[in-house]
Amino acid sequence: MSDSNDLLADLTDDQRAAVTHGEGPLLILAGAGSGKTRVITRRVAHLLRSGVRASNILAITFTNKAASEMKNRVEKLAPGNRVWVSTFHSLGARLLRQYAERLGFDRNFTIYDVDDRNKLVKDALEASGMDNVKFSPERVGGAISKAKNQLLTPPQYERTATDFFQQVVGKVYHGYEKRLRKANAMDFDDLLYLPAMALKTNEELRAELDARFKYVLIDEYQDTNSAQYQIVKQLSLNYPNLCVVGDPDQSIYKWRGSDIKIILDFERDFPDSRTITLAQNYRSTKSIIHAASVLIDHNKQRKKKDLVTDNPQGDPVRVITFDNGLDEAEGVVLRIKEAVKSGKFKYRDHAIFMRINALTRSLESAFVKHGVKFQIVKGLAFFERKENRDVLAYLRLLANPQDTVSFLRVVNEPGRGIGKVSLDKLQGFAADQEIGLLAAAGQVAKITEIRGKAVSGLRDFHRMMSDLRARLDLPPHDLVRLVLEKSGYEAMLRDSTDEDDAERLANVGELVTAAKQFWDEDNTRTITDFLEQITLASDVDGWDEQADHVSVMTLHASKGLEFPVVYVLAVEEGLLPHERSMGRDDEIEEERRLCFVGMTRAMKELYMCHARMREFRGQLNYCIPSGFLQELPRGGVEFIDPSMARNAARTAADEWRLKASSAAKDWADTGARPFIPPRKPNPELKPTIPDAPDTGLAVGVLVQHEEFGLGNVTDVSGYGALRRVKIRFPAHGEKVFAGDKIRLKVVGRKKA
Ligand SMILES: Nc1ncnc2c1ncn2[C@@H]1O[C@H](COP(=O)(O)OP(=O)(O)OP(=O)(O)O)[C@@H](O)[C@H]1O
Ligand SMILES: [Mg+2]
Repeated sequence: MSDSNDLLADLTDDQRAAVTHGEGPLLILAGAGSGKTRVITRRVAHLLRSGVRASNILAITFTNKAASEMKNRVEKLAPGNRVWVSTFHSLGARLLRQYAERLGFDRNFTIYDVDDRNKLVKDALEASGMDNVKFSPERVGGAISKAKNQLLTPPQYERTATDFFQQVVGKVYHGYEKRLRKANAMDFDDLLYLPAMALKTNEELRAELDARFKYVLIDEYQDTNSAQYQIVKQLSLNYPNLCVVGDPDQSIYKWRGSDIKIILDFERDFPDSRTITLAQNYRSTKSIIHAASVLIDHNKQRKKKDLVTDNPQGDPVRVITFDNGLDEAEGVVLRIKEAVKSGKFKYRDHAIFMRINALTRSLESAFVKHGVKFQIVKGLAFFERKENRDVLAYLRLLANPQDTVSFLRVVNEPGRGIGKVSLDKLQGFAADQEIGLLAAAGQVAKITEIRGKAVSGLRDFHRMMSDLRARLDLPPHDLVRLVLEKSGYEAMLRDSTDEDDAERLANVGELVTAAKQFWDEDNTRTITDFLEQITLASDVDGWDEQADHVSVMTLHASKGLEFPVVYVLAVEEGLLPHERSMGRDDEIEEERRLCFVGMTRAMKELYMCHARMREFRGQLNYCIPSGFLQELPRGGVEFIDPSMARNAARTAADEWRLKASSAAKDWADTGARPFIPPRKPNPELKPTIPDAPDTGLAVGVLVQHEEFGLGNVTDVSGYGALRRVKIRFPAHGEKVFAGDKIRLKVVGRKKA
């Protein structure tokens, strides 16, 4: 291949400057679709072609899927090089295994997911005598996770604890860590926390890894958390050839500890750094870029940055109003079907995004009804099924006999006559002897308090696991098959008369297939690799973009992707922005960024949908269009209301619209800018509807409160002075009112 022409020819000057930048820190601060990911990929290839050894390069992406894509691209541009491309978590796991001995860990550690974590936290909570009803394991586990992300050790955390909850967390954190280490397990946060700590305290290792990874490149840097930042920093002291790319407007993972300040402080952190900005968007039409730019400009805590494109103007962005959630699902699916029928697009050109996964149900029915192929991109639900988790627990226990959580999960599954009392005794014995539960099972004869069937049960379980452990070097799928057979799990399902068990049997069979595929891709990989891939998979990793399906995913999962046609559903107050963010400016700004991320995925057509009513959590509620819709520019955005066009008989929603219309000017009727209730109550916009008689308040009724604005009645109970009315306000959450004192106006009612 001559020169670097194929690498650089189709880049802009700025992109080329970034790709060919020599040594020293480089920050690429650029808007959506401006070629950031492309630049990182090309830069890796360029480094390789300039003679940098593959082993000296480390590239970090946000998902495993993005990592494997980048690997493939690099392989095409600079064949024969095995560059480390991975997520931060996979990097952490790999480092911990590779340097396990030096760090004092056993390399066969199990990675615990949030479920496993909560089990151990619960155990630690109970052992510390803390009330585990008041402080749920989830909440305490979440606090521990946050502490680890901030690199706080248990003693440090305890020292800084200011309230009772934090004091409890501090105590439990100690016990939890002890249990984790005893089980030879790492939780997700450990995969960042432990390498970050090791790099901070072990200078020899730090210098070695710094020299090993002379060039570090990071995509989506705006969503880095402090533990990740520490890792990056420590790897870039002697060889500060660090290249990070990101867009502060796309920082959407604050809830997982990401800190937007890290990218904003880059220039201060690395004083000799060079900054390159890319302003040209190559992905979307002018209409889409304009709409998204105007929206994000409403964020106050933001460095202003312009995004331009030479792409055509394109269709206007369309805001579609549906009567209810079912209409929305139906309407979107039919539009997609039509677009495919007309030959304009393929199914796979379409993506549907939503704020939360729970909204996919009505879509699924619409897809099935109209025979449209679709793919819901969400966690690897398959591996979450009980039967698969059971089989995986056997495998985890085989790979790591110390694994307490897995032992307890499978020791009596299928039943081996081992009850809770026997297990308590076993745990006591294991603690006294300072050995793992599986090892303790092997010495059951010594535990005199365990009697009867449990003795042989534990002994046989231990023997079976020992036999299986001798076969650990089998290819993963053969091992899964053997586990199914020897454990009796397969026989249990096969012999069952329960119809569900037939499906479970098929599922564990699929697990064998999954392991086989995994091994076929790369036959040097072991069962530990297989387990790790499953545990570290993110939503989008299971997504098959080759298939001709409509892709359905959350806005969070859509990050970094692009599609010719994008539908964003349920752009409504309470959903986008999400109700949890209401009333807090920085949270609303994060929701706006999330909306911005969704919009900027679209290449040619963008539809923002909302419904007047939506069934959610089993209740039909009136929905308020998102304030974000109001923030879209007037020009280049088209408002569509199919039900108006149909001029159908008045539905309950129309009735509501009419009633509220003196204040809420109907947008479709007047063709004017839509009325969207302001987030802060505006006295001028109060509906002029007579005071509601007490009896008017029923579940589902839409009301206007003087202070809290529009809300839905969610519960009514009692009479007279005892009357209580519960109302959910998008901006203020759920509130309870004493019946005779409510200053409310009924503005709409659910159809009887
Ligand atoms: N110089 C260029 N000429 C033509 N197409 C380009 C150029 N640079 C990038 N593209 C294309 O523009 C699209 C967006 O690029 P890319 O995904 O790298 O952007 P990004 O900045 O990483 O976006 P995001 O912020 O969404 O992550 C891709 O389809 C890419 O192939
Ligand atoms: Mg990108």
